[in-house]
Amino acid sequence: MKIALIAHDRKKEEIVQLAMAYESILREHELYATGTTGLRIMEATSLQVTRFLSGPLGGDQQIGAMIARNEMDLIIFLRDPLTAQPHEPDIIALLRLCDVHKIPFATNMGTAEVLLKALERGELRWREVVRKEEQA
Ligand SMILES: O=C(CO)COP(=O)(O)O
Repeated sequence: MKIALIAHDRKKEEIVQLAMAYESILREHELYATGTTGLRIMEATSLQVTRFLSGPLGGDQQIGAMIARNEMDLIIFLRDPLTAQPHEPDIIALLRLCDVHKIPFATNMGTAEVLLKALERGELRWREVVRKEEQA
């Protein structure tokens, strides 16, 4: 499964804590992240993460391009709901594409944990089926 990890600045510490707590589960998957988030996760864990550009420079759109091609299976995006972001349109576009392609999307720690536990139990395998069918 391909998983994207993204966090706004005031949520970076939380995503690092999440990656550390669920490192053994995440290790089994292909991980992607926006630039700074990916760096912080790799510094704190031994996870390998493919990093895109930083969010404000287009990283959300790069992940969005994978979603549009139906190449991404799960997104954890710890958004900061209290700070205006210069690239708000990119963030909305990412959310919209996830809804278009029915991609599981967590925007806070509570949902992120539910999704990671479902992933561990193999309950998200339907994504692999959908992806293979669409690529056939
Ligand atoms: O801004 C972001 C997502 O919208 C995150 O980007 P960084 O991981 O590069 O900080």
